[in-house]
Amino acid sequence: MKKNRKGSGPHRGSKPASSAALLDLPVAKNDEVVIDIIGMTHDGEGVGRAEGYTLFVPGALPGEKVRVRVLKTKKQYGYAKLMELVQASSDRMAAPCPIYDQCGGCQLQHMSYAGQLAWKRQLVVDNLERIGKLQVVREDTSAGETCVGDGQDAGHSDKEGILVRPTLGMSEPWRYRNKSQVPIGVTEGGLVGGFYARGSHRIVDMETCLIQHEQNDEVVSRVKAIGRKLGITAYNEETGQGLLRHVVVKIGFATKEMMIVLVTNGERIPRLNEWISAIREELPAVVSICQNVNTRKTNVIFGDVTRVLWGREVIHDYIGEVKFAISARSFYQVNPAQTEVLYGKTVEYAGLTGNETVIDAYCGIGTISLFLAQHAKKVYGVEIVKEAIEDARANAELNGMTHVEFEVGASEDVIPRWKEQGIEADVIVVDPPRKGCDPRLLETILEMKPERVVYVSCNPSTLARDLRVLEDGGYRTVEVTPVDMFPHTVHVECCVSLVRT
Ligand SMILES: C[S@@+](CC[C@H](N)C(=O)[O-])C[C@H]1O[C@@H](n2cnc3c(N)ncnc32)[C@H](O)[C@@H]1O
Repeated sequence: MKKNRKGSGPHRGSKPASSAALLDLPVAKNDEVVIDIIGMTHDGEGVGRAEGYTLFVPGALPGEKVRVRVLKTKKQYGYAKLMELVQASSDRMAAPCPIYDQCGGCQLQHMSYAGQLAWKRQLVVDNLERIGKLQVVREDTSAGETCVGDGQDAGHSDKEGILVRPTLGMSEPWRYRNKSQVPIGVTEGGLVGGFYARGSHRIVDMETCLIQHEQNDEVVSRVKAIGRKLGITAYNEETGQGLLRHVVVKIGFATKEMMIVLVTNGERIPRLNEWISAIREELPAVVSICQNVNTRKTNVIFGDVTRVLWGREVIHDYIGEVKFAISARSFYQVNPAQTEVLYGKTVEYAGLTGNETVIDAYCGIGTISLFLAQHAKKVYGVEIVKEAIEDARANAELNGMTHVEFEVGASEDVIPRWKEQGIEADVIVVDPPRKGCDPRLLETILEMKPERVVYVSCNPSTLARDLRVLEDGGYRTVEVTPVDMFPHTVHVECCVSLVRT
């Protein structure tokens, strides 16, 4: 390690000793050192060591040798800025997005896609081992089966332990999002809309986002232009004045139907008919124009009142064969292509033959429930948000599925009640929020003893914690498949198969 520290030892001249010196750390603020990057945090920051002292280095990749400047030191670790790539990783690439450094929406564009997929798999393995104290099958014992191009260990093994599959990625990992939510602001040039500059609430104008569907970009751009022409004011967070807060655009990938939601700080939209005529004339794919009123001083995008200004109340989309109605406020997965991959895995792990009763806990608008219902005798879904259950019921009807029942409530309250009513499940699927499953739900699963549990997770650390509980209660984690729902970001989704032992 090369250092160019000024001064040494805890006391430097007559100046008061720095906190680093007092703590006897090997580096101090503004020191420049050359370090090896040995890992990456779940936030995508490189991790290196200076004489055993951990430094987090945003932008640095595992395997790289970098010169960094120390920005901040704490007792156990510090933060440093990447100054120079002494030796770059073979996974390093130039981020394709011109605003990547300013935006913060993506964190991994400087890493090859194959590298991202391999890192996401390793992140899952690390969590299973460290937090879940679970044994992961390490070596490939099959006859040379590998996942072409991504360097991930893909093989089968007869050994005891969990098989963690290679991350299922996209063949074209760009332009995958079906929903764009753009904050609107104002500069000297007029109305702008794009993203909040990293670490601030300053809105920077943006013409294109490489992970958005191209038509979403075009619609946002035209709506901003129409707004400028009509003299629409932009909302100002500090003063609470101005009308337009956000433009939200949704597209059904399968149907190409589009919806625009204008989120406004007040009911009245001046020159409304001109707005609608201009949108209809310039953007024929738009079948629904809605207004959502949000007059609160908050970061939350939507307010309580939504109304249709023109056209339909919903757009439609398909995931596989299942049709969904999407309203201005309804939650819908943002990457429909990978959603189909994730749900396909869920159905595979559920091992359905058509005779099973399935419970789908944390069911949202019933997307997984309806997917499973194509292969099951009966599906029960439970979700805490009332509006989501209304959507779920409407979607079941839309698809003519009469063997699916939904209930509003907390999974940890409703499922024990179902158990007392005599409902038995062959398979229980859980897809909880980031904090994982409620302990009472895990307890109920252990009491209900379904043959199989499928755990869909957006957070590998709470997943590992919950798998430990299920393992201790008589289940065996057989296989984990990470699915890349959000390429170029640090998020990783997993589908996990468990069987009763
Ligand atoms: C990760 S989402 C899964 C949604 C759905 N399965 C899907 O694929 O679209 C988690 C869902 O759990 C719901 N939720 C949060 N806490 C809950 C609880 N205690 N009981 C039931 N649902 C809950 C949230 O409202 C959210 O819809």
